[in-house]
Amino acid sequence: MRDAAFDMTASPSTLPQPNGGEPLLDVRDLRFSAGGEQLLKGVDLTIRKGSRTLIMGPNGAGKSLLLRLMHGLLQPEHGRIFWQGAPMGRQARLAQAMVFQRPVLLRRSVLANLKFALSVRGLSGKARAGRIETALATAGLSHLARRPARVLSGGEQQRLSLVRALACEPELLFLDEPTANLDPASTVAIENLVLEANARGITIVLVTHDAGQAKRLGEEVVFLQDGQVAEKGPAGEVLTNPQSEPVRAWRDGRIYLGPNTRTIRDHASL
Ligand SMILES: Nc1ncnc2c1ncn2[C@@H]1O[C@H](COP(=O)(O)OP(=O)(O)OP(=O)(O)O)[C@@H](O)[C@H]1O
Repeated sequence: MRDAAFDMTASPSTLPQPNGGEPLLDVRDLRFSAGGEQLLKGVDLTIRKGSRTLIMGPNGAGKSLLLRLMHGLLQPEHGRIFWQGAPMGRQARLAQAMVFQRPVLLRRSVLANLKFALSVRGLSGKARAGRIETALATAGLSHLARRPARVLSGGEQQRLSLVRALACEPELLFLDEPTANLDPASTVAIENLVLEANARGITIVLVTHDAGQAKRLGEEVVFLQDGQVAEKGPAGEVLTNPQSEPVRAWRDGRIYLGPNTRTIRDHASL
């Protein structure tokens, strides 16, 4: 591993701070099994305050699972998650928000979706109205405020999901393949909203398969392979000069089938 911040022997409070940022979320030896299969096999990582971390890796590597565990939607079988050095609790979860690949919207209007999310967080009256107005304007959805959310286009629904999450003013935003089903224009719109949110200090953890997106948005990259971290470090290094075989194979467009298996291109060149 490249990064001394991932030293497992250190406790969160004594961890070195990569690039000077404070650790916001620390994951230590996280494991998760289901149906007798170990799906996460001891993941360690540190998310720094204000950073943008991209989680990458092939289908079934455990990316979404890791996100759901970090957001407290699932309980780990083993391992710890620390929020600002203390075990994760309710307050930490309230300081986080998540956007899923398929927008999860209520069968109500755009406006009602925003109202509901903010009411759950205890906001009402002027404060709520102000945030809703900002969210609608930011997403370019002011003219659609009274439309049922579920009849919006895919791109509009995802923009609504994102500004709804941002209206809650989270410290950390998880995004699970937020642009997987979107066209280039909608993808750019989402990426710009993510970058603007990050510029305002919101920490970003985003799962993607898109190499271009990783280059556009990535600051740190964590590459998962078969429930383990194959490699992690600054995006510029991991994406262009990977040290591990799974990431090298991904960069070169080869199919990595495991440590003891020749790749398809290896076979072709024999
Ligand atoms: N709650 C769960 N219970 C049982 N198995 C699960 C659960 N969540 C995920 N899995 C399994 O864990 C493995 C990893 O799933 P996950 O969704 O994290 O993969 P992924 O890396 O996000 O893949 P993709 O890129 O295809 O979305 C899969 O085999 C999946 O079926």
